[in-house]
Amino acid sequence: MGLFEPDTDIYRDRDALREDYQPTEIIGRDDELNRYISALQPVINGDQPNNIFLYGKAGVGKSACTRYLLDELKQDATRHDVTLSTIFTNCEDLNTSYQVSVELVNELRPPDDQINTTGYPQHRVNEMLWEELDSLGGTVIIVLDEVDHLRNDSILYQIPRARANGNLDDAKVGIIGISNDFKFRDTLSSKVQSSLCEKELQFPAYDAEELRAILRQRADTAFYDDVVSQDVLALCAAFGAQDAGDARQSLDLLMEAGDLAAEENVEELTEYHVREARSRMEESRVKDGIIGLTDQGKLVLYALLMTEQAGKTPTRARELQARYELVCDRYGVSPLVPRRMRDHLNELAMLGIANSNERNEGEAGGRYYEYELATDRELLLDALSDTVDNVGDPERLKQQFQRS
Ligand SMILES: Nc1ncnc2c1ncn2[C@@H]1O[C@H](COP(=O)(O)OP(=O)(O)OP(=O)(O)O)[C@@H](O)[C@H]1O
Repeated sequence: MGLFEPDTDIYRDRDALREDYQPTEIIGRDDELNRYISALQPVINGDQPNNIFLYGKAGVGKSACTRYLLDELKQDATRHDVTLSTIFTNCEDLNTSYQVSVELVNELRPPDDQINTTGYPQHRVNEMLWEELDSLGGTVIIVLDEVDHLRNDSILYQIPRARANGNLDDAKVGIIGISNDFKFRDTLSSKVQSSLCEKELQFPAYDAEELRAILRQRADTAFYDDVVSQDVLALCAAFGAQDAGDARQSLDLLMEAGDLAAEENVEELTEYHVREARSRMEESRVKDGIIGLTDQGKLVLYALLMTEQAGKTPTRARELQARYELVCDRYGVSPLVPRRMRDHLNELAMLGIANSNERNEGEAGGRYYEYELATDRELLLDALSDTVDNVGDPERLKQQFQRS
């Protein structure tokens, strides 16, 4: 027997739990799909497509629904003799309009006719883009996923206005911009807002019932019959709804629980596997978050840990500042000014390591934020000790924490 042997006692098709698996049916998004279908309707009538801005938190089905509807639209377009092409581009690594134009030109060109990613003036790359789009002709829908990564947004009004500006004769182009940062909309110039956000669609977070239905659909494909009970799915869904209503996170939890059950060679997933998987995932999320922090971020976290240990949380940033300065002093590091220290606190909140809650004490007290840890203290301390190298000896750090 080899070191590796196929073991498929519980999984029929584990890949069905991966995020890149495209479900054949979308669950619990009827209202959103109906609004999306209306926004895409002009395509099937042969008219200029709407530009659509789609937003909602991570894992709420924005990409899955977009891919699903564009597949359906393509099939219906063929039936109605509408020429439709779609381009799906992720802007995660594209920061400028220039990079987006180059990426689109290369998407549209054959592999042996690609252009360099640098060296052209913007207007030349745009001309190439109009040429490619016009030679494709018909209706073209360009999906820009994670569009909030763009720091320079001119392409977001140049494409929608290309026909009106006489740059395109044959192609009718529409953009679908997808973002999980709604504030991004307010950072756009008013020109871009009015062209890109012609139709706006918001996707809310999933509740536990919707997550359970999504998990059931995937579990039926991923696992053999009777491996995953309704109770196990309900627990995964409850955790998912409690966290962020994110379907991806819930699917990851189910896969981790499935892997644990597979490791144990058991034939059924239990609630124990789900709870154990959750704590493993939480541990690695915290570790990854801490590894990515700067030294100052670690010192701010350390100050918050000490404040929590002293029973003084939730705390305001200005109350934390004194303890943070003491920590800096201990490690011979210059403290940041309060505003910068607060930025680090907010980063901890963004990573889910801390909670920040808005308080409003009316006219007299005004509006302010209070912070507390969102993660188990021991777990944080271990992760901090493992990763803190520049702010001192981990053992010393632990001892100091326990003394304080
Ligand atoms: N309504 C749904 N029905 C079936 N599967 C879904 C549904 N919503 C989300 N999923 C699945 O959950 C996972 C995450 O969804 P998706 O990638 O569409 O989220 P997103 O909102 O685009 O997130 P992000 O902004 O992080 O890219 C995918 O595997 C997707 O297939």
